[in-house]
Amino acid sequence: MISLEEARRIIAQAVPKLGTVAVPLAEARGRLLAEDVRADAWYPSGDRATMDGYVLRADAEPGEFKITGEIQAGAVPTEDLAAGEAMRIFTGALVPESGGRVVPQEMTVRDGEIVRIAELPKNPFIRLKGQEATPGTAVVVEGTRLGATELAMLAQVGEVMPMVTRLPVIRHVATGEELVGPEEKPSAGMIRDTNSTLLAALVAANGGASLQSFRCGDDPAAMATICAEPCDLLLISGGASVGDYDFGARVLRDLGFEIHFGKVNLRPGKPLTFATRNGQAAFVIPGNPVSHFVCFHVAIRLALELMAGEERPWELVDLPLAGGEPVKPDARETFWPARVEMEAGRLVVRPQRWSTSGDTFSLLRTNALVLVNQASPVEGVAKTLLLTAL
Ligand SMILES: Nc1nc2c(c(=O)[nH]1)N[C@H]1C(S)=C(S)[C@@H](COP(=O)(O)OP(=O)(O)OC[C@H]3O[C@@H](n4cnc5c(N)ncnc54)[C@H](O)[C@@H]3O)O[C@H]1N2
Ligand code: MOO
Repeated sequence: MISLEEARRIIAQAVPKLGTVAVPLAEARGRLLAEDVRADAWYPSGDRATMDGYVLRADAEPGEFKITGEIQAGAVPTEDLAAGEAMRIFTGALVPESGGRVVPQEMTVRDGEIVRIAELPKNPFIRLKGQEATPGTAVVVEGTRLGATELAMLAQVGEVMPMVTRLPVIRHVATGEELVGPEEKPSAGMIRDTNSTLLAALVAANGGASLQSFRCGDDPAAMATICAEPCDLLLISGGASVGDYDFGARVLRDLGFEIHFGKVNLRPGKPLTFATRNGQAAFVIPGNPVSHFVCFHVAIRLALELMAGEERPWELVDLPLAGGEPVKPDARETFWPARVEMEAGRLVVRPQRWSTSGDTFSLLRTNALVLVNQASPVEGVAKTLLLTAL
């Protein structure tokens, strides 16, 4: 049995990298940028007013000014300002070369073609040419996950087909004679397949890939047929343990996969198995849904991130424990379902009621996992893995 740390190290070394592809901006959300995107121009492209008001020369003193024109956003000023002159200007409009400050209209009194300004504000109310970026500046760098703000920046610099990491092709097979579809009524001894829905949602929320889902009984031949098809990541649910019908690792080995580990000092999720074969990665995930949830967040998510070229820190933060259910340490390193919430202006964590790794009910409202190990009992403060996307 290896430690989770060792398991993560092995995954990091063995996981294959995905290639890249150019996609329209509308399809790029949640993907990893595969190149530096650079400013195509000066931002702003010229000195621009940040207020509606009047533009004056930089050396203007308070007094009366003759209004000689108007500059609307989008227009290019052609006239210069002489001493004692002002132009009406609007937010976002280019300031004429001879203009040095904008006075917001609330600080002025207009009288026909004259504007009176009793006091000049300290702030010149101008965004200077290039103050945000100059041509060639890398504005979004390779490896950034594209959220709303990054996509807006790509739009601003005109990058409408960014190079991003290709989405992985993921095949998932839920195994077990006891499984029926969620739409079916299970007869005695049978249960509904919850893992397929759980995994599909976790994968979609962590990088945007979708699963090709399959289900089969405890039948190695049927399993092998599903697993033999090409994909980047193969996920097998159930059949990870030592029972007579646990065929996951055997099927992978027969298909030519190299098994890197099959037992991790982890609760829940001990029989988690990881294997690779020519640019493909595979996990056999212990069948219980809580094991699935934990294995996804501590191991499979890492593989997805690294396949896409992302190196996220392993984010365990110390959070104050605010009651919640008692946590029970175990010989295995345990990740206990928990909920992080705001309380009196600070983040606190509460372990959830959790009985067994089949207890899917403990996962409701879970947005964090608390690390419980025998070496350092959880008292006052809990080492917490924040689950950013659910
Ligand atoms: N003798 C031993 N028995 C077990 C050990 C062990 O070390 N020695 N380990 C236990 C641990 S820990 C786990 S975790 C499980 C893992 O079992 P498998 O991966 O072989 O999974 P199954 O036996 O197929 O299923 C376990 C459990 O989960 C339910 N299940 C399976 N698939 C689904 C699904 N798609 N949706 C919902 N629930 C599912 C299944 O019915 C079982 O109840 O092994 C222990 N045994
Ligand atoms: O490792 Mo198992 O997931 O504890 O029940």
